[in-house]
Amino acid sequence: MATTMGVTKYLDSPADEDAVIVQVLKKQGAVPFVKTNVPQTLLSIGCSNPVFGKTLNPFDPTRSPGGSSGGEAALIKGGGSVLGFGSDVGGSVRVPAHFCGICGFKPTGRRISDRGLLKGSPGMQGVISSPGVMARDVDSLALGMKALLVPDMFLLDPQVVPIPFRQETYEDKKPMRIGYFTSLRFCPPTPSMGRAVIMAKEALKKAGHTLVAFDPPDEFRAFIDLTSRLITADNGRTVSTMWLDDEVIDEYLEGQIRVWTMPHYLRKIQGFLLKPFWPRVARSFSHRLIGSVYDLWQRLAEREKYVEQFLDELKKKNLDLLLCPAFGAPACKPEHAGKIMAAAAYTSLFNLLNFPAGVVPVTMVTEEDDRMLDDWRGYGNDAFDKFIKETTKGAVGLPVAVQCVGLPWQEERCLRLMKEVETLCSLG
Ligand SMILES: CCCCCC/C=C\CCCCCCCC(=O)NCCO
Repeated sequence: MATTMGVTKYLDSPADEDAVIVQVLKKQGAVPFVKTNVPQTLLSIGCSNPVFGKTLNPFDPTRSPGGSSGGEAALIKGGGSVLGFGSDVGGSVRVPAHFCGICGFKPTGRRISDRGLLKGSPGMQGVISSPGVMARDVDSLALGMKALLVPDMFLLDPQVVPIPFRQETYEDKKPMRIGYFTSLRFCPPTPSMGRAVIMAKEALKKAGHTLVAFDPPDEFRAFIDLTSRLITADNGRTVSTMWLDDEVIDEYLEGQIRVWTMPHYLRKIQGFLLKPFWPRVARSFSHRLIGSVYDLWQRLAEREKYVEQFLDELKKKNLDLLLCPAFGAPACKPEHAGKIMAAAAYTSLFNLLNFPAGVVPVTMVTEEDDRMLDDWRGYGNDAFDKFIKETTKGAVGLPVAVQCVGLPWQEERCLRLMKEVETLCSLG
């Protein structure tokens, strides 16, 4: 069956052979039986395209299942599949898992093979994509990882780091030292999202773990100067030529593509006009585009420094695990997916850093969360905040996850924290 990414030009071109992860799983008896829906190009947190249409959230059909792997998350939540796979370069496994109330995990890039998988932005540097796993519980995620981390995969794709699954680390019972934050200044989360972290933090503390407040360094540098610039370094040319050339663009993707492909001078004008009223939005739009190879190398070098700075901050506090919000809000309406991208700062941060990260559902949006939203101003009640507020109003009953994060190559330790959170706070 062809992988289309929701564009017609790939409808009749199935791959000649299975991707490495599919080959490895089939050899162990797995039966891949369905491909699920994604947004056109994959570079979205929504899930609709003009070929297969729009996937709906299993909790509320007026809302999105998230994206890009939204079809998979909705299917798993509905009991239609036990294990699913997606790729994640900004949250595509974790965001839909959070929106649909299941578990999702993105390993360090190159722990799992991506050979044979189609990528939304092939060649993109600095914000690291990785295939990830989705399931209804953490043990199933661990089982999926264990099934992949075998000699077969290391042989089929010698580019992955050949570390088998370390079961003893996953099952370790020693108390953990865990850093936590409830909010990013760049995009403060809606009330339920911060409350979920406090809930998980208190439960972990009660269970004997040590919780330490942690402040991610230099957020604006991470999200605007690095993530945003690196993701749009080609000024949207890959998506517009490789995917959207001669295609009907999905109605929910149009606005996002317009911003990604906007010429630099228009961005500057927009930024100048918006600055007095909405400085964050202005800065997000008007950042300088990457204009040369020299410029790209400078940004990549700056990213390396940022990773080192982040690691140093963790080291100062003797931390190798983090607990934080899964996203800036619960499941959004499909029409808001391209407008609340700032809320993906919580997930994209760990693609920039290339740390393993996963989400676990711990609570649901309450009437009280919904009332508190009335006074919520986010960063400063700017356009991003208004869309987040509008889309979150009335979200009572929707699932809310927290995110657990580990150091590079420490997938098993990260999964262990996820398992502990699931055991202590599970929604059942
Ligand atoms: C508006 C400024 C926001 C800056 C902060 C967040 C920056 C970028 C987030 C980008 C998220 C893009 C969606 C990626 C979805 C994904 O992971 N796709 C997988 C492709 O393989």
